[in-house]
Amino acid sequence: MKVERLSIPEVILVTPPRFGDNRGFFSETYNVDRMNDAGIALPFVQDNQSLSRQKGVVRGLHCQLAPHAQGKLVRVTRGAIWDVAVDARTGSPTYGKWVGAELSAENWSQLWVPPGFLHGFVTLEENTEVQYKCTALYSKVSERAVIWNCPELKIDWPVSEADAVLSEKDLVAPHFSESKDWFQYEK
Ligand SMILES: Cc1cn([C@H]2C[C@H](O)[C@@H](COP(=O)(O)OP(=O)(O)O[C@H]3O[C@H](C)C(=O)[C@H](O)[C@H]3O)O2)c(=O)[nH]c1=O
Repeated sequence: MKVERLSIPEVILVTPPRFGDNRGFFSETYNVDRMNDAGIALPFVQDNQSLSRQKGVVRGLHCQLAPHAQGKLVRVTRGAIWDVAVDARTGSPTYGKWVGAELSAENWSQLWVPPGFLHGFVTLEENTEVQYKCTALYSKVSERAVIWNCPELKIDWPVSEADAVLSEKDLVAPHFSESKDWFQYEK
């Protein structure tokens, strides 16, 4: 399995092997030993799947506060997204920094977004299906959001504000500075 630590080293891009033949392909999309070896070692307790029918759908930037903070292992089984992780851990050397990666059914890559990070994506194709494993169960009361195009983060989204499709909730999310005490960095 290909493993790449991004410019924020806790965020890891992995690409499991895909074995093709005349019928199609087979892939072990999750293997606990391979993921542990890659540094993705927290246990997963919930699988999520979302379908976004349009190109330009932005979901995020979201997280859950402790003790329900979620690590997420994100992959795309149809279409493509540009996936973003933002370091929200106060005291982190990369606090307020973001990394992005294209995940698609084509490239078969998965992004590990650790607890303490905000997560969001924009779809690059219509009818994009995203599946992701979470290390903590959904806790609505613990959910927090930051506005996707926050001027404090300057995320280089590949979609214009005019073309972005968001939920009502995401349209009114606060700026990143609101997240100051949400997470603490632990060396
Ligand atoms: C996240 C979640 C949502 N829901 C229900 C709550 C709503 O009735 C409905 C849609 O939820 P929401 O609009 O928050 O879905 P997204 O905008 O895709 O949220 C996700 O977007 C970004 C990319 C994330 O990383 C998070 O996993 C998550 O916040 O599903 C559940 O029942 N369980 C869940 O775990």
